[in-house]
Amino acid sequence: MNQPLRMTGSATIDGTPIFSQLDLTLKPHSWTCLLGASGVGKSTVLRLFASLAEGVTFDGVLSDTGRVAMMAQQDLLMPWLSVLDNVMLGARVRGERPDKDRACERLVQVGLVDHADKLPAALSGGQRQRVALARTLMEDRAVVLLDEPFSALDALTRAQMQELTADLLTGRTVLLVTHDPNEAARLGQKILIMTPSGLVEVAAPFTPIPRDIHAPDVLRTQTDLFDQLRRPI
Ligand SMILES: Nc1ncnc2c1ncn2[C@@H]1O[C@H](COP(=O)(O)OP(=O)(O)OP(=O)(O)O)[C@@H](O)[C@H]1O
Repeated sequence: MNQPLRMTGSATIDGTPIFSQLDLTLKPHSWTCLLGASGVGKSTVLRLFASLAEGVTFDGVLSDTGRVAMMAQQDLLMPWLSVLDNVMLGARVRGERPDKDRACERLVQVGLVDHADKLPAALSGGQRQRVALARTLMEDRAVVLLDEPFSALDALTRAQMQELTADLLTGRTVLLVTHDPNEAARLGQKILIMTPSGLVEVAAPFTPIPRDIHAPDVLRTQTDLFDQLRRPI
């Protein structure tokens, strides 16, 4: 996937406008962060890219992303399946033979291979999100869509997950929806705020990701984002 992914157009649900005249381009092999007020349509954008926007009518041009990997705020683990079986869930759902060795490699990457046989209920919230990340990596897709994946985590675990995810998704085209200006400043190579009248770009630092939480360029971008988000629409 070396072409930029583009979404230009308008979306409605049951005739109600969700967004109009949106023009969004995702640079390949790069992280785009999308922020904006609750209800402005960020998750709808993600779902449209994932072809999972049932009930949404889209009028415009939308790049074909192929099959994408997606990770959400809730870990969406199946409580009756072991950690390992959860990582292999995608293959099972598609009726393919799961690759156990590769699933174990993914669990090694997220530091959970010793927990492979446990049920999700026996893990902490941060560990469950790491299983969700292993499942996302198992899909091995060029395009990865992340919908507030770390928002339920404590600050320290969130920072660790940001670093691990940036590391493990190097080279992918990533769209991250987040409400956290610091997260966007640490991870964004392009940072956009979605408003009812379109997208506003906020300059992202040029340094490689994941950036240090306290780096001056991160703190500057975080402040810019706060100011922009607080500006009346
Ligand atoms: N199934 C649905 N039926 C009707 N309206 C919906 C449906 N799903 C979403 N909406 C509406 O679409 C709008 C955009 O929702 P979306 O979840 O994309 O917003 P968001 O920016 O991701 O919000 P948040 O930051 O709170 O997650 C909201 O006004 C929401 O109420």
